[in-house]
Formats: sequence, structure tokens, C-alpha cells
Amino acid sequence: MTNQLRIAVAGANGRMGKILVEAAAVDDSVNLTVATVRPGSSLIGVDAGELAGVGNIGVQLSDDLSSNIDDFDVLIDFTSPEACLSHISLCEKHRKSVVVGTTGLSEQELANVGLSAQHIAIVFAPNMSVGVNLMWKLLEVATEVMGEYADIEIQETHHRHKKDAPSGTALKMGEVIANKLNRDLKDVAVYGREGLTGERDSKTIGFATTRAGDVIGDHTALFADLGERLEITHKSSSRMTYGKGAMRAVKWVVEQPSGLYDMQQVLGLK
Ligand SMILES: NC(=O)C1=CN([C@@H]2O[C@H](COP(=O)(O)OP(=O)(O)OC[C@H]3O[C@@H](n4cnc5c(N)ncnc54)[C@H](OP(=O)(O)O)[C@@H]3O)[C@@H](O)[C@H]2O)C=CC1
Ligand SMILES: O=C(O)C1=N[C@H](C(=O)O)C[C@H](O)C1
Repeated sequence: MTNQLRIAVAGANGRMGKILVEAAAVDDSVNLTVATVRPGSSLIGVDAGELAGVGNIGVQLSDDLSSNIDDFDVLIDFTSPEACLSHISLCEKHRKSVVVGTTGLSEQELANVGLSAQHIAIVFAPNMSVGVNLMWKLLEVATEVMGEYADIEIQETHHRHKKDAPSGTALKMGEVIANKLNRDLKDVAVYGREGLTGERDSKTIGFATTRAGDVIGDHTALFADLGERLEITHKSSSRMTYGKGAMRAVKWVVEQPSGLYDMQQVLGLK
């Protein structure tokens, strides 16, 4: 028991927060010691395991990460960009490692994460599932073979509650493809089309976003030529795939020196 890695989960009442509490509860090598909710939440004091549906785990929800700072080794954050940045600053001050799954950060916010990573180890990954991380590798191969001549479009579908668009996963798909083509995604991305758009510019990468029902997360990259098209699709059918990935990341990040890491490094895919 004493060798267990002590982890904190921020946003423990969220869709992912509850999954992370459950994933930690069934993983013998980690010990969930801290779980937080939004400041002033009516859930303060409620047992995190009870809320996640895994029974009492003896961890009461708190709205103050700083008062629990000595009680954990690694923080997992799947919250919002604003909350995530303040959690990272606190962890930087106290030299705690962080695993970040939160998406929707601006360029400036991403740069701030990079600065914090000069002092602590951070795994920052818009998708922690094995399949998506493998898909990013497959996209490199597809781009190498078809990228210069095919029309490339990225499609994603998520549940009605998702707040950011396109998804972090879709944006990373675009980055992987653009990098392989030596293009800057900022210059070639087209985020939706409407009206008299003119013919398709062959250098662009299009994005289409759908928000509907309870879809956990579907992503497709389309490479279309005249006469054939290749579609590379990933579909999540359980959030536990992200939860398990996050558990792998906490165990990995705690062994690393300061730096900014991604999930492909955690999984040994690069
Ligand atoms: N990397 C990956 O593999 C994945 C990433 N994600 C990303 O994770 C993030 C969360 O997604 P999801 O769980 O669906 O969203 P939710 O809105 O369900 O969860 C976010 C939670 O964070 C809480 N929160 C907000 N501010 C704070 C704060 N200051 N302190 C503590 N808790 C706070 C919210 O509280 P309240 O309920 O009071 O608003 C909410 O419960 C998104 O950015 C999403 O894109 C999602 C799935 C996989
Ligand atoms: O908000 C979600 O649900 C998800 N968000 C991540 C993203 O933005 O890519 C990962 C996954 O697709 C689920």
C-alpha cells in the first residue's frame, strides 16, 4: 500500500472526472487521495467514490486543491482551460507532475503550459485512448502516400454537452497531417463552409463538426482522390478508454524529468 502513487483528480464530478475516480479505484498501483470540484460546489464533502458509483473510497470532495497539495504526487486534470491553467500553476509552484486531458486551450494558454513544463513534468494529450494515438501514426503514413494530391477533410462528432470545437483530437489530426506536408495548419485549415465558397483549394484541410446526443467521440480523416477515397476512422464506445490511458500516463510521468510530453511517448509509440 505504501508504494502506491498518490493521485489527485480535478473536476471529479465531470463526465471524465467520475470515470477517472472509477479507473483509479480498480487500479491497485494508484491511490486516489484528493478529488476536487468547482469552488463553492454543493458537492463539497461528498465521497468521490459514491459520486462516481463505485462505493465509498474515503475521499471527500474538496474545492481547494492548494489545501491538499501535500497529499498527492500527480494531478490529473480534465476540466476547463481556465481551471486547468490555474491547477498547473499551483502544481508548478509545488513541483507536482500533471496529466492534462483538457482541450480547447488557446495558443497563449498552450504556450503557458509549455513554460510550466520547464519546471515540472506534464503529459498533455487531447486524447488518451490507444486507438487515437495509433490513428495519429496511421495518418502520417496516409499523408505520406496520398497527402500531396488528395483532398483532406477531418470530421468529428461528439455529445451535445461538448464545449469546444473542433475537438482537440481533430485539431491534432490536422496538425499531424499539416506537419507531414510541411504546411502550417493555421494557413490551410478551413473550419466549416457556407455560401458561395468557390471551388475547393487543394492545399486546404477542411474540418466538420457535429454535436448530437450522447456520442462519446468519433473522428474520421478523409483522403479523397478522383475514383477512390480512404477514410481512417476511430470511434470511442466508452470513456474508460481515456480513463485507462490517464492511469498509464500518471505512472509514466512521475518517472520523468521536467518537460512537456504527449500520450504517444507514454505509450511508446515514438
Ligand atoms: N484527453 C482526453 O482523452 C479527453 C479529454 N476530454 C476533455 O476533458 C475536458 C472535460 O470533459 P468532460 O468531463 O466531458 O466535461 P465536464 O464538463 O463533464 O467536466 C468538467 C468538470 O470540471 C469541473 N470544474 C470546472 N472548473 C473547476 C475547478 N476550478 N475546480 C474543479 N473542478 C472544476 C466542472 O464542474 P461543474 O460541473 O461544476 O461545471 C465539471 O464537473 C474537456 O476539455 C474535454 O474535451 C474529454 C474526454 C477525453
Ligand atoms: O469532450 C469530449 O468528450 C472529448 N474530448 C476530447 C477532444 O476534444 O478531442 C477527446 C474525446 O474526443 C472526447
